[in-house]
Order: sequence, then structure tokens, then C-alpha cells
Amino acid sequence: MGVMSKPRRAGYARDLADVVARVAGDYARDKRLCTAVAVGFTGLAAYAHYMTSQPAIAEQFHLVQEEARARSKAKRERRNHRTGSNVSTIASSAARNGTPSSSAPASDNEDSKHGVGDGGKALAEAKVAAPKRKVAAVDATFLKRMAFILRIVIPGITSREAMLLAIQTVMLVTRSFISLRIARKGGDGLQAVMERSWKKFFMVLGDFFVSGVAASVVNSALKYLTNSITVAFRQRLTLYVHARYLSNRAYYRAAVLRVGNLDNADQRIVEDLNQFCATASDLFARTFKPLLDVVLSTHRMGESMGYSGLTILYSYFFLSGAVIRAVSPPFSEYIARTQKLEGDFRRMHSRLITHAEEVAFLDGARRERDILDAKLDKTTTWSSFYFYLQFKQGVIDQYFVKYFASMIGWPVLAFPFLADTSSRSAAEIAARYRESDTLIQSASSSIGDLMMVYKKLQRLAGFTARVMDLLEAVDSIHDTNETRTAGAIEDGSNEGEDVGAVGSVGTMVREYEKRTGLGKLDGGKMGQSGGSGRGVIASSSEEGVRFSGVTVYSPDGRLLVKEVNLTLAPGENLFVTGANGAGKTSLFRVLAGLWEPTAGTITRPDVAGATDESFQVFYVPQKPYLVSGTLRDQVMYPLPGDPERDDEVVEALSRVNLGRFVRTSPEGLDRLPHDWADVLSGGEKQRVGLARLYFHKPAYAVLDEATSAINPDEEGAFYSHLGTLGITAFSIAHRLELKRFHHQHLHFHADGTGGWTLERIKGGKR
Ligand SMILES: Nc1ncnc2c1ncn2[C@@H]1O[C@H](COP(=O)(O)OP(=O)(O)OP(=O)(O)O)[C@@H](O)[C@H]1O
Repeated sequence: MGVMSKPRRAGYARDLADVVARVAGDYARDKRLCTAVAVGFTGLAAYAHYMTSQPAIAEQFHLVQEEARARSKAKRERRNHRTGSNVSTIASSAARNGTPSSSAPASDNEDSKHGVGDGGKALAEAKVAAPKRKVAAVDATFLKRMAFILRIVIPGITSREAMLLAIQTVMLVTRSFISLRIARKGGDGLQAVMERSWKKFFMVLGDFFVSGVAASVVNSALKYLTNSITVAFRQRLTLYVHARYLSNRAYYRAAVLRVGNLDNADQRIVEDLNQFCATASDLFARTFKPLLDVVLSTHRMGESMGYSGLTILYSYFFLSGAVIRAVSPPFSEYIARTQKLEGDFRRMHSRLITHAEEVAFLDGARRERDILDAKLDKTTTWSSFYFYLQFKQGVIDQYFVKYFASMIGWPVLAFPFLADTSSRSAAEIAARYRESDTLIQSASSSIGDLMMVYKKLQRLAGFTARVMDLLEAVDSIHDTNETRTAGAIEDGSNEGEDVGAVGSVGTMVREYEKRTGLGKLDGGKMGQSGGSGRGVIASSSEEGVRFSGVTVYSPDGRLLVKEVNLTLAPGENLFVTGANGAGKTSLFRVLAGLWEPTAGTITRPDVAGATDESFQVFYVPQKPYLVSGTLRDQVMYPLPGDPERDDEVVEALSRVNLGRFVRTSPEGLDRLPHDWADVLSGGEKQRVGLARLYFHKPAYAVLDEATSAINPDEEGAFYSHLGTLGITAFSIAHRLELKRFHHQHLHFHADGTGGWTLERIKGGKR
């Protein structure tokens, strides 16, 4: 290319300045537009300034910057220590900076509470050694996670989900072909008008009529299929989680013992899984269709106007896409955080519903409102910040993907026609121009859609992180429990019926971790519950229960009871006393297998016919749990209601003086109020607990202040009936009058040394 002469360059510059001045002048003459723009922009700028200068939102900017700094520092350090021993950098630097680590929010600190004596030390070591969870981002980790989740939601090529995806693929192809035909017919219609051919015009019209019908069916079908895929994915994934969350008491370990760092499990299972599935199935349609449209329209345009202009257009898209992705904030991570805040807010409302009566009695509405408002404030502050970032990013996205792209597309479209020296008729050129115009617009908007897929991907990555955290947590909680079950409790009676099915999934998760090198959650590695888990719970063919040197710590590491030795023959009732918080219930948590003893051995007999631990040691608390269901369901819980056993249910209810509930209600045992907890008085709730005990007739029952709200006159009859049913009672109580129904008395000193005394009760009767 020759060097341009000076006067020529000056001429071009003058022309350019002239064009700019004319465009500006033309714009300025459009008074209405200018006024609207000036007013709108001023309002927007004022609002944005007001929002971003709010201290809470300004604080968010600060925190996010700090986090980004901490993250890149951690990344650098990880690169330096590829061996991976020093992996807690994000958390520690975030903590130093006073910022939460989004990957393991708040719960990092909570974990340290689980340390228990030696066990606590082991936990701390496990925590340091455990690889840090990755933050949500569209990267290799995301792809591995997606591949893993997809294996769950699409279990095989003959599955319903695979079929649905196949039908959707065919529909998407059909939709693209219809679009092509409509573009061609648009050009043909113009040609018919220019040639003044009625016949051709009506043929085009007829074609539009048919294509329109086909397009509307296909469009609706695509929406329907996307929704169906969402539902099918959700069902698979939620069943998968339920199978693990509700086996081996994983829900208890997660909720009460905080194993697995699983916050807001309810929100994750109900909301996040659904959102993930909806985003994933939508993404498929939104990626596949534009991709196909681009390929097909490029091919068609290439035929009519050559490929060189298209190459320029596509290079532009490629480059601007890379730039947009580079300057985009980490929205995936922000979505995960939004979900967490929403979950926290929702949990506070659930608590209010659950404890409505206590709050009302205490007139705690004001305090509750403050708590709820504070949570709302956190959520809305974050959302305002998040949407502001989205707005800023949206301006860049819109301009480069939509408007600047059309500016490049136009000359690409027009040049080949401007330079056309062939003998084609004007009508034919107009028809092809119109067709190419439609195609280039559709290709540009498809590429725009594809570039915007990164946004969807970020959204998906955010939900994927939440979902994968959930899957890893339920798996790790389940696994530690499984190991414990296999190693410590030898009777195998607590194997749930679905454990087999779950086992294969557990293997999948482990394989996934091995393959990907992605670590489990810290809590999962800890292998602890209430104690450090050095003790053993064993079953034997001997009768009775024996505690040998049993030591129990609380989950927050306090010694509750040290080296308890105690043997109880069947039918020998134990009376347990001690100050509040002494550890009375905890000893029986250990007996029931909820917690592990830190040291010692608990031996309990194999109970014939017992299919679950809860049937060996039946727990009756001061405020029994009332399941959602009928009166029959209350008594038969945890078994499902079975009308064939109504006689037994009625007998149990009559024994605890609740027979009138059956007699006075027309629905009898089928009575189903909104919530039994609102219907029954405190004493009646306790009676339901006792009726449940009579119905199940377990070998052992822990009665934890179970008769505190019942007339003391009835307690003699109660203990005597337990004897008749062959139930051995461990009674935790503060009222010494109960002592006479027992044979041994265990007293906890509650002095921090784990001290206790055991005495035989003279003349204890049943
Ligand atoms: N999930 C838990 N996490 C942390 N600490 C716990 C947990 N469960 C119980 N504890 C603590 O363990 C200690 C013993 O609790 P436990 O319920 O055994 O007391 P208790 O003797 O039955 O008391 P009370 O007579 O008041 O019912 C208490 O200090 C309690 O705070």
C-alpha cells in the first residue's frame, strides 16, 4: 500500500470532521430525543450516585475489591506451592481483611468449634490439610462439576432426560430451517413486488402462512420441552440429594452438628436445585439454536455475498467477546452469594413461623421485626450493589454486541452489492439484499446471543457451585457416617433400605473427586459428631446395656462426662439427674448412635425385630415432635399411618387419656389439622409422645422429662405399664419423686471434670 500524500490525508480528516459535525448537528436538531436523553440520563446518574454513596453499598465495593485482591494473592501463592499444602490462604487473607470467604462463608470459624480434645486437634489438622473449595467461576472446575452433575441428571442414553434432549435438538434444528425459509421468502416477496408479479406474491404469502403455523408450534414446543427438561432434571437431582440427606442421619449431622458446612440446606434443596436445572436446560436451547443459526445463515450468506466480509464480522465478535469476558465482574460468585443471603433471610422467617406462639407470648414482635429487617437490609444492599454492577456491565455488553456490531454488519452487507457489476436485475439484487439483510441480522443477533451465553454460564456456574457444595456436603456427611456405621456399630441394623442405591452414587462422588482432584468440604473430612469418635458402640447377644469407660464431649469441646461404667439388666430402670447442661441427654445421644463417645464402649443387645436404631432406643422428649399428618400418623411415627393398626393406635391413645380425640372428632384418627403443634396443649403433646411409645413397645426408652407436664398421680400407672410392655426406661428428670420407679440412679456432677456417681435404689419398683 502506497503512502498517502499530505493534502490527501488532510482532505480525509476534513471529511471526517464534517461527518461528525453533521451527525452531531442532526442529533441536536432532534429536540425531543435530546431532551429525553438529558432528563433520563441526569435522573439515572443522580440515582446511581445516591445508591453508590450509601455507606452499606460503598462498603460492598470495598469488600469486593478486598476479596478480589485476596483471591489473586491466593492464586499466586497456590501457583508457588503447587504441592497444595498451604491452601487456606483465601480464608486467612480474607479473615485478615475482615472479609468473608465466599466459598465457605462464616462456617469456617464455626468448624473450629467442633474440635474436641484430641479429636479437636485431629480436626484442626484435617482442616488445614483439606483442599479449599473453589469459588464459583466459569472455568475448568465448573466444567468438571457440570460433567459430574450431568451424569446424575442424564443417567443414560435411553433415559427420559436423554430422550427429551434429543427431541429438543430436533426441534431446534427445525426452528433454524424455518427461520432460513422465512428469510428467503422475505426476499422473494420483495422480488415479486418489484416484478409486479401477483402470482409470485401470493405464493410467498401462502408460504408465510404455512411457515408461521410450523414456527408457532415449534416455538411453543421448545418452551414446553425446556420446562419438561427442567422438571426431569430437578426430580433426578433432588431424589439424589434426598437419598443421601435422609439416610444415616445426615440431616441431623448437617443441621445440629454442623458437619459439612451446609448452611440453609432447605433453601439449597428446594430453591437452588430448581434454579440450577432451569438455567441448565435453558442454556442448552439458548446455545444450540444460535449456534445452528449462525452456521446455517453463514452458509447461505456465503453463497450470495462471499465469505470475506463475514470473516471481518465474526473476527469482531470474537475479539469483543474476549474483551467483554475479561472486564466482566465475577457474577457467578455473586449469584452464589445472593442465594446464600436469600436463604438466610428465608430461614429467619421460617423460625418466626415455627416459634410464633412463644414470640407472641413474649410480645417479641418488635425484636423479631428488627432481626428480619436487618436480614432484609443485608439482602437488599447486596442486590442493589449486584444490579448496579449488572447495569454497568450491561452498557458495555449492549453496545459492543448489539449496536457497534450492526455498524460493522451494515457495510459488510452493503459492500458486495455496491460493488456488484453482474447483469442481475434490480429486483433480483433487491431480493438478495433483503434476504442477506435478514440473515445478517439473525446471524448477528445469534452471535450476540452466543456472546451473552457467558452471562448464562456465569449464572449457571453460580448455581453449580451451590449445588455442588450441597452434593459434596451430603456425600461427605453420609460417608463419615457410613464409615462410622461400618466400623463402630456392628449390628448393621441402621442400614436404610435405600443405602444400596445411594452407595453407588457415593462411589460416583469419590470417583469424581479422584478424577478431578476437587476436595470435599472441610467438615466432611472431620469424621466427628458429638465426640471425637474414638469410642465404640457395639451390639451383643447378651441382654442389657453396658457402658464401659464411656467419655462424652459436647460438639463445642466441653467435657460432659468421663469414664462412665454402668450395667443395666433388662427391666432395670435407670434414673438420671444433674444440673442443666450437665450432659444427661448427651449420654443417650451416644447410646442412640447420634453422637460418638470420645472413649469407651457401649454395648447394647441385638433386639429381635428391630429394623432401625430408633426402635432399640426410643426417645421421648419433653416436647415430642409432631409430624405433618393425621392423628394416626402422630402415634405411628416414624412408621407411615396404617389404618389396619387402628385398634392398637386407639388403645395407645386411650391409655394416655387422649381417647376423646378419636371419639369427639367426626374424622377420628383421620383428623388432619394444619399443624398438630398448634392444636395440642403442652401436656397433650407429651401424651402423644407416650402413646407413640406404647404403640411401638421398644426394648429401651429414653424419657427426657417426658412426663413433666403430666399429673404426677398418673406416673405410677405409666411406669407400671412400661414394665408390662417390657420396656426398660432411662428417665432423665429433675423431680426426685420419680426415683422410686427406678433401680439405679446416675447423677452427673456438672463440675467440668466429668464426674458422676451411681447408686442402687433400694426398693425401686416397677
Ligand atoms: N449440637 C450441639 N452443639 C453444641 N453443644 C451442644 C449441642 N447439643 C448439646 N450441646 C451442649 O452439651 C451440653 C449438654 O447438653 P445436654 O442436652 O446433654 O444437657 P442436659 O444435661 O440434658 O441438660 P437439661 O437438663 O437442661 O436438658 C450443653 O451444655 C449443651 O449446650
